Amino acid sequence: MLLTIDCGNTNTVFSLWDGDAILQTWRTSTDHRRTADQYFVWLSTLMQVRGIKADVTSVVISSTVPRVVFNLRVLCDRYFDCRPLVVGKPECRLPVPPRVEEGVRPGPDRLANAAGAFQRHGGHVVVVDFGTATNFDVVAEDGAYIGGVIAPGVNLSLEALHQGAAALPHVDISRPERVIGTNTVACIQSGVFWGYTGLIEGITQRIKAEYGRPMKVIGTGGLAALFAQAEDLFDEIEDDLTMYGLRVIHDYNMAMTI
Ligand SMILES: Nc1ncnc2c1ncn2[C@@H]1O[C@H](COP(=O)(O)OP(=O)(O)O)[C@@H](O)[C@H]1O
Ligand SMILES: CC(C)(COP(=O)(O)O)[C@@H](O)C(=O)NCCC(=O)O
Ligand SMILES: [K+]
Repeated sequence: MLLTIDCGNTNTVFSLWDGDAILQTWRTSTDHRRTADQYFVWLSTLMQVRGIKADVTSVVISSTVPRVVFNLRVLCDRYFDCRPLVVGKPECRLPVPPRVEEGVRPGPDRLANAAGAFQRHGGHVVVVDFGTATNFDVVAEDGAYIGGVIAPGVNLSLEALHQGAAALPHVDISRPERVIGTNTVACIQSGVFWGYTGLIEGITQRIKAEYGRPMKVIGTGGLAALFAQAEDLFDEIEDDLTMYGLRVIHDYNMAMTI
């Protein structure tokens, strides 16, 4: 069985595949101190709950946090008896290499998104990925990641307001009915929700103009669905896009070695 691991700056997500379909997805907070043994106890408990026998034979990892990769490698070696493919490392080949400035190392999550988006949509795509950061990943006609935009994430912005302004509470994001807030919480929710709505609209419009041809806009990450309530921001929402891209990269590497 294939295990795909998407480690972001906030959360680490594990998806277990059965053939072409994701069987289960589990999420834990990202913490570089978590050991291989801790991961395994957690994973095997969740597998047991679902009645899944843990026969993981290959693993592919995307990590935007370099420090966690060490313990994930130990997990693979000790408990799954395999060497993981780590996206961004030289031994992990990509179906199409990114076209960016010399020496730049795009986030592995963005490379996975590009691989997934190309397989599903065939290029000319913008992926809007809501994580710790809000990323826009531009995927060209041939499937190459060619750059994009990194904006502060929604939760990071909310947290920054709370930390930087003595009188502002921590607020959970939601879609406010009105733009003009009549209490502090409503004002903050409006600023962040409608602010990000404008950001997504504005940036995708500018990307399309600069790119110069029609593009598909795909939303992914937990908050994509929330923003889809605002306007017509996305052509599609695909929550599993990063995982799917990891699978594409895994299959490509397997095909190269036989
Ligand atoms: N459905 C959701 N509703 C509210 N907040 C969410 C949801 N999904 C994710 N978040 C929040 O968004 C932030 C980033 O999410 P995540 O996709 O896990 O980031 P990363 O991939 O960078 O680790 C986290 O603070 C998380 O709590
Ligand atoms: C922009 C990111 C921090 C987003 O990571 P995430 O929000 O998923 O944790 C990550 O893709 C990253 O570290 N990128 C490296 C720089 C680049 O992509 O150009
Ligand atoms: K992510």
